[in-house]
Amino acid sequence: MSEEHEVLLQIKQLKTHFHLDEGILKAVDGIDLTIKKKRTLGIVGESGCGKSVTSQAILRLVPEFAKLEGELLLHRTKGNQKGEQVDLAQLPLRSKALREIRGGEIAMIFQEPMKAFSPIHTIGNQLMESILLHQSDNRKEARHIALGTLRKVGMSNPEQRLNEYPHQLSGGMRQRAMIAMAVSSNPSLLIADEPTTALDVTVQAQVLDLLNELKETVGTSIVFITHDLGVIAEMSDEVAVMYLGKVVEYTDVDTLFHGAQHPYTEALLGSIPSISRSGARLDTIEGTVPFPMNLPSGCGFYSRCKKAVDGVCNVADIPLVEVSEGHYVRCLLAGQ
Ligand SMILES: Nc1ncnc2c1ncn2[C@@H]1O[C@H](COP(=O)(O)OP(=O)(O)OP(=O)(O)O)[C@@H](O)[C@H]1O
Repeated sequence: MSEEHEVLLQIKQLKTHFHLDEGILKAVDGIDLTIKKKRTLGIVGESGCGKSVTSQAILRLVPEFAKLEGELLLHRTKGNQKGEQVDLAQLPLRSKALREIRGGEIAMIFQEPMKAFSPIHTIGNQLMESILLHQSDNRKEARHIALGTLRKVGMSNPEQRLNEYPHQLSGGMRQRAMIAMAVSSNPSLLIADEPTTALDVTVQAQVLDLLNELKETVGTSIVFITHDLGVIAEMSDEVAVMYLGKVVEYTDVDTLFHGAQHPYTEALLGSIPSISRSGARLDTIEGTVPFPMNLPSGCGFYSRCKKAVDGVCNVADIPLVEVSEGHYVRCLLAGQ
């Protein structure tokens, strides 16, 4: 395996179940994913399928009442622990190791940048605080790194931005400031959860370009979470399609767009507007994702699947099967 395709994070049988009064809500229900160095893994699926809980589970940010199981094997790339492997799922929640990894080796950006900032401190102070925590103990050097990072993310007037408060920035600039904060520690993994959904199309394209550029120049791996297959096409090397807390199809981006085999993926692809098909009918997926609690046995997509066969698909849980090298599908009718 070449260095750039080495494994950075191996997710094995990850589960996150919320034990509620009404029953067990299986938000993430046994997923296996491999995040490779300098690659982008896209995670796609409709609202409620478990994308965000997956990303929160990686950083152990799910509420304490949630039951987390499985392995999150991180190959450490920094500091004294470089080269070692740690299971994030086993780290105590308040451990120093977990604190170092969060925001240091693994950083996160999300849809609403205001959540990442305190409204009462300047962008510069917040950026420097993060740099002082993870990278340097010299304030002058931290300021220098902060400025360099703002330049790297394409922030206009970076000197001036250091002294501004989050509410003084436009949506796009705030998103850049959050990315600057996330990448200021040179993380080996950046988790981006719908980071461009709230932005207008032009700014969205700029932010996506920026993330792709950071992947190339800094060598960061990215987990990109979105419900938008157009964004997946632009960003991903590998793609996992999630449905009801499970991965239903997992493959490289070309195979996903040209050789998808799961009826759910096919339905998602059928719902993308395309210029070449303009005028053609856009298929939407009928029905909604069932609530992930007290589900019947069998395929989770059964109730909405056009190909479903009674007595076949609704009998037992369906395994994820490798249908060709590196292409995994959770459907008994795959390929038919
Ligand atoms: N703190 C929580 N307590 C109870 N249930 C939760 C909690 N967080 C998420 N869930 C449930 O877990 C399931 C998966 O949610 P998740 O946010 O991961 O979906 P998603 O695919 O990211 O959707 P969206 O695109 O809308 O963010 C949903 O049914 C959601 O209601």
